[in-house]
Amino acid sequence: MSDVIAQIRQTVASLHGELTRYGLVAWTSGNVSARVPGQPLMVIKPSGVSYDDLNADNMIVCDLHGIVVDGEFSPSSDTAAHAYVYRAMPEVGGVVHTHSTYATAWAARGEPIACHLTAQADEFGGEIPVGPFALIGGDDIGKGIVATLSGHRSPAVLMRNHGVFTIGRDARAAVKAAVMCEDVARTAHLARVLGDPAPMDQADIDALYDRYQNVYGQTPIPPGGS
Ligand SMILES: O=C(CO)[C@@H](O)[C@H](O)COP(=O)(O)O
Repeated sequence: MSDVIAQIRQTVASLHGELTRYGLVAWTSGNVSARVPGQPLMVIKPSGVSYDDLNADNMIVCDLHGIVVDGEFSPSSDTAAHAYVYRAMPEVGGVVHTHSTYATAWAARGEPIACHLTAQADEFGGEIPVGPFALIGGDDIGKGIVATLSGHRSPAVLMRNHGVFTIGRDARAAVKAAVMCEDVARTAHLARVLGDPAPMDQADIDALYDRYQNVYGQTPIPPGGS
């Protein structure tokens, strides 16, 4: 088990580099976590530590109530939110939080991002919803994420007056959703500035979502076959 946790520590630390690479965070305000498969544990970054200084050794292992079980630093301020999601949504293996600029502007307005783009249909299967305002630190953010995303296609929620939380089958998928959420939010904003975005048929959104989720990309070729 210690080898598994060591690998997850490395993965979570390095995925924070994607948040900076895609310009989704300012200073230290965003975090990535991953569930430890088969264990009531998660790995998350320490609070308020520069992204440049994050590494496998300073990641924090917590239980699914946010209690530190291994680590020398205080865990992220959003640990309770991540832990609540893992407790409530067993299919989720990764959680990400950012204040990425365009998506957070929609969160500040409390306006869901309606689906007017193929890229949004692909990743989100429709609108990106808004969740309730909640103070940082307790279970309320987690409750809002779970209430909004349960039964919803979108892996991203715009938490009102706060920012973006994304979920995924693993931490990399949650990071990808955060990248795509900001890309869609930026284009949706520009479209709104230019005029009224053109509507899309729900059947087209459904077809795009199905193709991207089930067909897009590479299918492993079985050994000896094509
Ligand atoms: O949204 C906020 C503050 O507004 C928090 O998400 C913090 O920005 C997270 O920072 P860490 O505690 O993870 O460093």
